[in-house]
Amino acid sequence: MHIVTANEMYEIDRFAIENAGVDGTILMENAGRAIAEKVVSLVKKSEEILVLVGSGNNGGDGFVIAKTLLNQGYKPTVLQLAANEKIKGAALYHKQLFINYGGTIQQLQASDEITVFLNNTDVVIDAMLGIGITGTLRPPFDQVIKAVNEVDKLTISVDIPSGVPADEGVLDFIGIEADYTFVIEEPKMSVFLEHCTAYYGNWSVVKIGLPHQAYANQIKRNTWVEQKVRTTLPSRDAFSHKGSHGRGLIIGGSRQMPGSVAMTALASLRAGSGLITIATVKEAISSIAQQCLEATFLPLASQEGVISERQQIDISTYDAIAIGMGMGRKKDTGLLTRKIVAKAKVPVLIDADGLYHISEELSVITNRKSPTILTPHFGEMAMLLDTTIQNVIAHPFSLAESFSRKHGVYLVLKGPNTIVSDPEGNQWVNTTGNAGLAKGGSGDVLSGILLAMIMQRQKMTEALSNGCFIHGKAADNLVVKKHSEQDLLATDVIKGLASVFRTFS
Ligand SMILES: NC(=O)C1=CN([C@@H]2O[C@H](COP(=O)(O)OP(=O)(O)OC[C@H]3O[C@@H](n4cnc5c(N)ncnc54)[C@H](OP(=O)(O)O)[C@@H]3O)[C@@H](O)[C@H]2O)[C@@H](O)CC1
Ligand SMILES: Nc1ncnc2c1ncn2[C@@H]1O[C@H](COP(=O)(O)OP(=O)(O)O)[C@@H](O)[C@H]1O
Ligand SMILES: [K+]
Repeated sequence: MHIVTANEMYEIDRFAIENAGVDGTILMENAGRAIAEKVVSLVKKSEEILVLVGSGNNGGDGFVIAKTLLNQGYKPTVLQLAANEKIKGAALYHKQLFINYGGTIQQLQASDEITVFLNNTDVVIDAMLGIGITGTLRPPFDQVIKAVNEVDKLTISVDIPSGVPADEGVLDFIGIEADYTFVIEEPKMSVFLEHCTAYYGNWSVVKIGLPHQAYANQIKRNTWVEQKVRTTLPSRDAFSHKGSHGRGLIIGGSRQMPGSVAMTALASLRAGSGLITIATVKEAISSIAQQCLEATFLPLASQEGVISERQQIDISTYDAIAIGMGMGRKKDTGLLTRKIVAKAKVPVLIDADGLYHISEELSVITNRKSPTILTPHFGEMAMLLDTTIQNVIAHPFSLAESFSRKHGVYLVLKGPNTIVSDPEGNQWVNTTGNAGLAKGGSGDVLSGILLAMIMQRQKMTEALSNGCFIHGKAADNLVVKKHSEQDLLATDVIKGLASVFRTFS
């Protein structure tokens, strides 16, 4: 699936109508019918349905839904929230059809009347506002949306929960808290914005027959779904040896934080790495070795329990490096980190404290010739950009895209909807994972999986997207069967990788 902004959606629509000759009223018919079919699967004929329609094409979809339901023996009440003269074009055409089919339309005279309508219904179909919303909500939409949210009725939104912006950048809004949203043609950006996702409830896409050529190559944002993993994840060659699957080096850990590199190493081995070496402070090795028998070690000199600057590390024999987890933020460790990142001629993944050290001198990554992968969560992204977390929450797509382009790096912006960006500005949003991953160590496990993926035969962007998918899928499988979102630990996710890889082999 592509992920679109409102403008991109309008552009696709324009192409369909002007270049492909599709009639706008047909697109509206297709949208309304497809959503009506979904409504039929959720609502019984005996239930009262209230269709709230606005003045634009979202309202037009509402008239088609009402007409289709009426035709199938439902008795929808249509409540128009705008003046008659506001309804034009395709929406007016479908309003008239609904009337011709025997439907009646009521008009909201005063905002507080909405409570009476809501009290008399079981289901609300929200066709008030779609991607055409601009500025703050005007009456009566503000009061109506609040009233709908206050009552406990099954609420089904058309395209977007009314009031929720389609795009990035708006943090403050009043929006319908939908139970279901049927998104027309392609998910809008806000489906994946963490301050908007919850408003959508259970969302899915309905196709309305727009010509694929209108946008196949133009939209640079996509979702990463199971089908993509199936077609891109390399299988293990029967004649391979450990060297074929990559020698990975993990640099990090400290006396206080030995667990992180252990988890990264274990996850990387479970995700298919051929050989893993952990470079960490001497004093942490014995505890890590007990947890990770398959790894080898490169003991590093330490100072006050953290990796010190004064040492040479031979990084020449590895296929990829992951650096940063559990290494702490001491200045000396930072100096060494930047030296290694600058020197390495293989892909380098930088995570956690490594991101802090890199943020002190971003030219180190910009100047690299081999691929660089950064895996910040939103707080670390704000640090890299020297901005606020609120700003990252408001603009994750555009900030990630411009950072990747500017520094020529691959970026894995971690969160409930992790975004992978490449240096050309292409983006993929992961579709797996749950709140059980919101726990210390989850990021270390992801880094290990990504390190393994980078060393297998796949494109870098596919390696990263597959890694994020597999990490989230392991957590999803675990909360269905063995665990809950509360008790899930990062180490459980490492063990859970088996269930995911088995389904893809
Ligand atoms: N994608 C596709 O191909 C297809 C898309 N389709 C559908 O079209 C939808 C987009 O339709 P759209 O462009 O008419 O905009 P829409 O969301 O109905 O809102 C516009 C109205 O809202 C009003 N309004 C605006 N801001 C407001 C505010 N703050 N507070 C209050 N009111 C506000 C504004 O009123 P005005 O400013 O004129 O007073 C205007 O009349 C899309 O989401 C999908 O459902 C399908 O029909 C089939 C094909
Ligand atoms: N609510 C959530 N839903 C889905 N995935 C999540 C959620 N919270 C965190 N994650 C995932 O868990 C990982 C957390 O990484 P990070 O914040 O670096 O953790 P840590 O530093 O504690 O290891 C990321 O892959 C992120 O995408
Ligand atoms: K809507």
